[in-house]
Amino acid sequence: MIRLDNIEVTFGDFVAIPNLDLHVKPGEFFTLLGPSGCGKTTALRTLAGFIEPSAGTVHVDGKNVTRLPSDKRQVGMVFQNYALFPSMSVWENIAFGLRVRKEKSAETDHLVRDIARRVELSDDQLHKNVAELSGGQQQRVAVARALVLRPKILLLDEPLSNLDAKLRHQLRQQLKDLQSEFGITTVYVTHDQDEALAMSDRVAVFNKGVVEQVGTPQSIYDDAATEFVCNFIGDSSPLTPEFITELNRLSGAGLSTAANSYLRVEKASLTQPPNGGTAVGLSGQVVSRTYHGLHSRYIVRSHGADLRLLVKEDGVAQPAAGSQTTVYVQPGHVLQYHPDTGKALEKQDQAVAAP
Ligand SMILES: Nc1ncnc2c1ncn2[C@@H]1O[C@H](COP(=O)(O)OP(=O)(O)OP(=O)(O)O)[C@@H](O)[C@H]1O
Repeated sequence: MIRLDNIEVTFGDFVAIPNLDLHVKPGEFFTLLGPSGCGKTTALRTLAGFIEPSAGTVHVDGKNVTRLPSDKRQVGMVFQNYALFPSMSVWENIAFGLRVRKEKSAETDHLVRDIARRVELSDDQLHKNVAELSGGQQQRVAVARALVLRPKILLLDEPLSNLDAKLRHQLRQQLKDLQSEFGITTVYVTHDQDEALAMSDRVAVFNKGVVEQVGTPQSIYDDAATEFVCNFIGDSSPLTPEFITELNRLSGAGLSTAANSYLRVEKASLTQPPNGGTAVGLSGQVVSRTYHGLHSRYIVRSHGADLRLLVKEDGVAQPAAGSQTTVYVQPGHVLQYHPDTGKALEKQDQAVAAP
């Protein structure tokens, strides 16, 4: 459906994107995720036709659109600041593109009302000035304005980032429902990993203009391909060579002691995990415990590593700060990366591929 091949984007001497390949499937909700300044918006704007790449091609539906202006690409775009016309009514904002297309006025009114209903804007709101609406309502207008033109592709650039956390969660689901209802291929930009994991079919993790990994939310979480992805997604603790040596000694595993190693917070526990056949217990001392209601966060020092743990509060007495404890870990949960390349060591190669 969408193919970016060998895309290079430069601003003067600065290379924002050195060489980007991205393939998005029809109907997919595809997210570009990464920290501020890593090139997500630049990639999206290149796809939309607002930026001309210095090299490479953009294909939509098999057609080369690299030199086609934005308005000929059949893409709808929603911006972070919504970019609505502040002096126009909601109806006029949504109808704008249809009027430019010289759609008949009865048809325009029908289409505007239909899309407004689907994004849950009331008839009353249609006649309000956009400036009178809340942030969440303005965001719905921006989405309606893009969808009313029935684009082939919907591009969303951090559309929820100006909203408060509760509304963001609510609109996240509504956007996702709308996307499946329309079956529209969607490319979404965010720096919020939670949003990316919750909404996407697949995610591309960006770092300095380069895609480090493309995969389903679960695959990038469980099998982060690079150290950057491991650190950017989820919450994990670095392990020390002493910790790995002890883990190998107790379990017979052959983990590399020279690799950079990490453990996700939820993969260590203070009780022997049920069915955790390969889990072994390492001695440690509780450095701190913070109570969060449903769970507590711990830091446990074990063999030179400060392990962060997320432990469910289930009414069983938990060890207090300063006490000795045992921390249970399965060697298979340890994520290992080459110290020079940052690439993941293959699990089966960990014993032999020790750098
Ligand atoms: N028009 C421009 N002129 C010069 N440099 C630019 C321009 N647009 C973007 N850049 C630079 O390109 C890099 C990528 O910017 P981009 O906006 O794509 O990042 P981003 O990942 O979307 O970040 P954010 O989440 O902060 O918007 C940044 O270093 C930015 O300063």
